[in-house]
Amino acid sequence: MKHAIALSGVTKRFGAVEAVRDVSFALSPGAVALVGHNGAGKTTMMKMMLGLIRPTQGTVSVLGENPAAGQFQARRRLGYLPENVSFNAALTGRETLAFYARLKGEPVRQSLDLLDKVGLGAAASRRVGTYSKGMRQRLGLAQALIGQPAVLLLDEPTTGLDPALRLSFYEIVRELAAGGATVLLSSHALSELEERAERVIIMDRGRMVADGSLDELRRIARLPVRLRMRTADGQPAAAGLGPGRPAGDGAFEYEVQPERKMETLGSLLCGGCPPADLDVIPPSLDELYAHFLRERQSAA
Ligand SMILES: Nc1ncnc2c1ncn2[C@@H]1O[C@H](COP(=O)(O)OP(=O)(O)OP(=O)(O)O)[C@@H](O)[C@H]1O
Repeated sequence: MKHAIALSGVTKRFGAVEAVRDVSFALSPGAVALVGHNGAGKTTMMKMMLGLIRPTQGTVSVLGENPAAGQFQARRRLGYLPENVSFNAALTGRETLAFYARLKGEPVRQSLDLLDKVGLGAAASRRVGTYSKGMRQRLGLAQALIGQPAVLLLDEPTTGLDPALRLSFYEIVRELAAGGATVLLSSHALSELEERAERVIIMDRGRMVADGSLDELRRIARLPVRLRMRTADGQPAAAGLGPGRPAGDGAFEYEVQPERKMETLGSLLCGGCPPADLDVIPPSLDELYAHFLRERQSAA
């Protein structure tokens, strides 16, 4: 199957700045997170996928076409939510969306349904100048969804959204990905991406330092698993687990190497004094991210 997006040996320089260095990956339908510090090259990669800028070296392909070529037909099947959305403050939400639908050559009436989808139905007749930041962000998302795009590029999409809106945003992403769209979302909000992105690409100063599902990244990183336990007598337990760290509420936390997890759990649960409560906490995306960045820095 042809990949929806493919980058091969892509480098992008702006004068002396190497914003992206020799990056290669291919994306199929599903939700993929692109994470990295400020200036890691995330927006630059999206702009190359959109054909707004050309790679200095390497090739970019989107829906089988070169976005930088003059005749980029796939453009119409692409949705983009830029990092900083800005709209004409004098237009209403409805007028704004109708404007973008016409630009894209899509039926206006169908596109207006998207205002309900992002929860802006009741505010459709209000001028965008009166919208809150979260409402403008949702209007941006509705704009990106016009024409049921096969590829969606969302740059920091949840900035400015409150927790409830973030949830509904990820629900929309899940639906789109399940419907066969390829959704690439860049974000700094690692904890909210956990279990939501099927794949994570970690960038550091223009280079790709990790690429895989959360489970794959955990396997590669081999970071310890945390066992948070409470014993019946409230004492730190379990011989062979080390001293443990108080974790609040009478619980203690122990770190265990992933390959020893099952054996340790077995002896804890089947031993003479099983814990009263036990949580197994795998390394978070935050921890994996810090690990891969550290590894790259020590290799540099
Ligand atoms: N048009 C440009 N001219 C010069 N340098 C640029 C240009 N666009 C981006 N850069 C530089 O390229 C690097 C990568 O920038 P980019 O915006 O892609 O990072 P990012 O990962 O999206 O960062 P953020 O999380 O802050 O949005 C930065 O050092 C940036 O200053």
